Amino acid sequence: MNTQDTCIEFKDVVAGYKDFMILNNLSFKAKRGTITLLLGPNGAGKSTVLKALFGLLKPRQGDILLDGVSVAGATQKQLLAQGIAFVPQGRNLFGQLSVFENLELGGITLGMKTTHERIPEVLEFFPRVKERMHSAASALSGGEQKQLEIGRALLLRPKVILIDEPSIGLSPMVVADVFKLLRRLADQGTTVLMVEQNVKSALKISDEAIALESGRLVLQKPASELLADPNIERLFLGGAHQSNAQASTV
Ligand SMILES: Nc1ncnc2c1ncn2[C@@H]1O[C@H](COP(=O)(O)OP(=O)(O)OP(=O)(O)O)[C@@H](O)[C@H]1O
Repeated sequence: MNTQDTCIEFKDVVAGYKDFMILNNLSFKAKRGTITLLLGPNGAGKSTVLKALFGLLKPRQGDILLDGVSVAGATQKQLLAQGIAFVPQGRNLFGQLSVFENLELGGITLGMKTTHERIPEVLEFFPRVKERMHSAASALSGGEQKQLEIGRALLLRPKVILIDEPSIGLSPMVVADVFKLLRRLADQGTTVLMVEQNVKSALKISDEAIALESGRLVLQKPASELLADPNIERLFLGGAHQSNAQASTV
C-alpha cells in the first residue's frame, strides 16, 4: 500500500478499560476514500477500535496515525478539528430539540455562521429529514434519526467517519439508503470505518474487511473476496469464526 494513500493506521495498539486490555497489539491500515468493515464476534473489540480512534480511550502502547500524524492521546475537540467524526451505536440525538437545533449543536465547534451555511448542504442528502426541520428529533422515525445523526457528523465535512452499527433498529430499505450514502461519501474521498453486524449487505458496499478476535487482527482482505468466500456464513454468521478465520490470516 502506498503510504500516501493511507488515511488511518493502527500500529501495535494496546488499549483497554482500567487494567483489562481489549486491543492487543492491533495493527492495520485503512486507505483514504474507502470503507473498511470491522468484523468479529461479540466483545472482540470492534467498537473499542472506533473509540480509541475518537480519543475515548488512550492507547497504553503503540500509536494511532491520521494521515501519517499521531493522534493517540488527542482530545475529542482536537480530533473533531482534524476531521474525525463519530456516529456511535444507538440513538444519540437531543430528542426534545428540533432537527435544526440538533444540527446547530453538531456544528458547535464551527461557530454559528459556518454551521448555518452548511446545514442546507447537509440536508440535501436527506430530503425526508429536511421536510421536518422544525419537528422534534424524537418525532422522526428511527431511520430518519440515524440519517440526522449522520448529517450532524457531515456538518464537519469530516475526512473520516467512524460509524458503529448504523443498521440497528432500521428497516432493510432504510439500511440500504444509509449504506448507499456511506458509499457515496467514500467515493467523494471520505474514509469510513464501520462496525456492522449486517455482514453481507455491509460487505457489498465496503472495500476492505478486517476481522478481530480478542482484540487481535485475524483477517484483512478485500470485501469482494470475502463476500465470494463460500465459508462466509460459517466464518461470520455462525460463530465458528476463530479457527477458520485464522486459516486465512493476512
Ligand atoms: N466502558 C467499558 N468499561 C469496561 N469494559 C468495557 C467498556 N466498554 C466495553 N468493554 C468491554 O470491552 C470488550 C470489547 O468491547 P467492544 O464493545 O469493543 O466489542 P465489540 O467487538 O464491538 O462487541 P459487540 O459486537 O458485542 O458490540 C467487551 O468485553 C466489553 O465488555
